[in-house]
Amino acid sequence: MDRILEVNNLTKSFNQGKSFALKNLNFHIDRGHICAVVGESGSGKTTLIRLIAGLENPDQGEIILNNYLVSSLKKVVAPEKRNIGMVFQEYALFPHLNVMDNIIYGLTKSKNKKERAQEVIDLVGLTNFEKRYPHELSGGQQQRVALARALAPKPSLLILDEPFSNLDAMMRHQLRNEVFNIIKKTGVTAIFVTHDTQDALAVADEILILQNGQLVQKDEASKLYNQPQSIYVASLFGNTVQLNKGLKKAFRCPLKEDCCHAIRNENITINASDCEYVTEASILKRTFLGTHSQLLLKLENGENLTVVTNEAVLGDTLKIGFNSKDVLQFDE
Ligand SMILES: Nc1ncnc2c1ncn2[C@@H]1O[C@H](COP(=O)(O)OP(=O)(O)OP(=O)(O)O)[C@@H](O)[C@H]1O
Repeated sequence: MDRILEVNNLTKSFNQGKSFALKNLNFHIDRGHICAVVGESGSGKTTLIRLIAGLENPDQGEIILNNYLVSSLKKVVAPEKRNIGMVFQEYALFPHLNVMDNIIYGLTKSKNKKERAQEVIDLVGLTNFEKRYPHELSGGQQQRVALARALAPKPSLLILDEPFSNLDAMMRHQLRNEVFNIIKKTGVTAIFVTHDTQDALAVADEILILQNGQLVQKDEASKLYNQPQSIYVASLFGNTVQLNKGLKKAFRCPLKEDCCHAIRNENITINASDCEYVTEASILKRTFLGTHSQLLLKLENGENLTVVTNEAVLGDTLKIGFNSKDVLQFDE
């Protein structure tokens, strides 16, 4: 498959090399793929996309876009010459231009600007909104204009930086699905930064995980979720309990001491009787969370454990357990 983006040995530091934002990154994205970039705050997500966009220059390494070297120590192609479309969290529309003119503005080279602008307006479902100004649109509609503007010049790569974080939960999921359906329809290759790992699991062909400026795993969503390579990766995708010595003892599970083991909260069964590993627990505290409750438990051997459950829990004691097939194992 042909590669749209190739990143080799990419390194970036700030403060005269004192703090590393990215260390020796290597990865590629195939044509037509959607890649999500996920990682805790400060892991280097923004720095990575700023380097790809050409808004920062690397200390080391190279970026190849559509088989063309755009960034290295010797060569730097200006951001506007990289043929990249950008969609930001805060839409970045011109307030004094209507929808049509906001989109035409980005079409510097095109001959049939109006026709192309109309094409992308129709594509994002904003037909008849051409004459509206940004302040006359909802947040979701503004984000669709931003997407249309980014797609209009037919970019080689689309970068989306936290595109839905300004929207409320209901709107987010609806717009997320709409936006990524449009992206898939156009076949454009996309890389997007998100804090919401559900977004990444739902729409990305592959997910790239950053930790302290290093790439720690890049895989398709289901592999990443089912076979995380570290507790850090597992924890990004949901509540995960590390099975320390005390917990292993409480559940009487014969897991090797020299490996790190963990269990996802959703694989811990409340009121368990037929699990392989079971222990009695008393409830120290219940916190009501709407659809779920959080329980702080004291296990038989005195260990504390916090679990989240949507099951009705009656009484002050219960049996909890899990099965060996659900245990995650890491070498760290
Ligand atoms: N211009 C800068 N000057 C100095 N340090 C910077 C600069 N930009 C980023 N950094 C540092 O580089 C590291 C990576 O930052 P970056 O913004 O890329 O992380 P991030 O994963 O996008 O974080 P967040 O999710 O909070 O936006 C951080 O330690 C940050 O403090």
